Amino acid sequence: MPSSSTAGPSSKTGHGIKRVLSAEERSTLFAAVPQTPGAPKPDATLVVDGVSRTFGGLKAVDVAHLEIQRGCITGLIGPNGAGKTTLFNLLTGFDRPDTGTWSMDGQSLGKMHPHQVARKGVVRTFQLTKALSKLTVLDNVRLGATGQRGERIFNTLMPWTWKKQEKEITERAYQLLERFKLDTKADDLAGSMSGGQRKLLEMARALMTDPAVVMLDEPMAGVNPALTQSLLGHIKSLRDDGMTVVFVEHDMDVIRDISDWVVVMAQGSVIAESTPEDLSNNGAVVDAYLGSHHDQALEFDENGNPVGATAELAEALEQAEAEELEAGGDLSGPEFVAPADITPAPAKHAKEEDGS
Ligand SMILES: Nc1ncnc2c1ncn2[C@@H]1O[C@H](COP(=O)(O)OP(=O)(O)OP(=O)(O)O)[C@@H](O)[C@H]1O
Repeated sequence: MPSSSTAGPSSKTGHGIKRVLSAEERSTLFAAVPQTPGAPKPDATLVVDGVSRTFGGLKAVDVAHLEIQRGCITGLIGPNGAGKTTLFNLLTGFDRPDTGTWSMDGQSLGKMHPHQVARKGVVRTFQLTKALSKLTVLDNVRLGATGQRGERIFNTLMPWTWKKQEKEITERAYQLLERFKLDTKADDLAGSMSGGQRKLLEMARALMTDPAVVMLDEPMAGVNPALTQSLLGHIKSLRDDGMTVVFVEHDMDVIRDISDWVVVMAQGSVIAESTPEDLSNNGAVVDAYLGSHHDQALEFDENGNPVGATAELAEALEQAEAEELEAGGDLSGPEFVAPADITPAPAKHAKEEDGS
C-alpha cells in the first residue's frame, strides 16, 4: 500500500488511520492523479479489486479496480441503476459479491458481516433512512455502538462489566447528538423527526464506532433546502476530523461543492474519475451520466411546448424515431436507443424545479 508523503497530522484514535489534509494539500494531491477509471491514489485507504455482483442476468456491479484516497471526500455519481448502492452494500457486508476482494489499509474486509466491517472502521448510511421510529433519538444513536459487553451472555452475569460501558456509550451518543444539534430531541421518538433530521440521526449513529471511513448513500435525498447547507457542513466536518468520506449524490451542485474527487459509475463499472471542476469536460461523463440523468432540466412554454435545449432534444428524438421506422425498425423494443450526440440541457436538481 502506498503511504502518504503529503502528510498532515494523522491519528489512529478509532479505527484505521485518519489524516487531516488542508484544502491546498487535497488539491495538490489530486492534481497529480490521472483522470482515468481505477486511477491509483497517493495514499489510498479503501482498495477494491475485481468486485462483481449479478442479479439474474444483470451485472449490477463490475468494478475492476478502485482506490479511495484517505482523508478526502469522494463523490460517487452515476445514472439510476448504475450500481452505486449495490457497491456500497458489497463493501460494507450487506451483500455478498460473486467475485472480488477489497481492503482497508491492506486489511481484507471481504466475507464479513456489517458489524464486523464497522468494527474495522468502515460504516455506511442508507438511501432510505433506517431510524427505528418507535425508539427514542438517543437509543437510535446508542444502537450504533457495536460489540457492547452486555450483548454477550457471559457478560450479562457480570453487570459491573457492562454498566460502565453503558454509561460511556450514552455519553458518546449525547456528544454526537450535540454535534448534530439534535441533543434537545434526545428523548423524542425518532418517528417524530423530519427527513433531514433523520439523515443527521443516521450520521450520528454511524459515528458511534469512531470510524475511519464513512459511506453516505444519498445523504441529501428528501432533505429540505434549509437543512441541506447544514448537512453539507456536517459532511465537510467529517473530512476535517480526518475521516475518509465516500458519498452518493445526484445533485451536481452538491458534488461540485464538497467533493475533492469524483468517481463515475455506469452499468456497474467505474467509467470515469475526475476532479469536480473537470467533470463537465469529460465526454464519458456527459454521455453516460448527464445526458441520461433523470434530473435533467426540461423546459416548456406556457402551452406545454418544449423550448430551448428541450426542443432540440425532442426534435432529435422525433427524427431518430422517424429514421428507425423508415428503416423498418420497431420502437417498442428496448433496443431502440436515442442518438448519443444530443446535447443535454444542463443538469438541474428536481427540488429546484418544483421550488420545494
Ligand atoms: N436485490 C436486487 N435484486 C435484483 N436486482 C437488483 C437488486 N438490487 C439492485 N438491483 C439492480 O441492480 C442494478 C443496480 O442497482 P443500484 O441500486 O445499485 O443502482 P444505483 O446506482 O444505486 O441506482 P439509484 O441511483 O437509482 O439508487 C439496478 O438495475 C437494480 O435494479
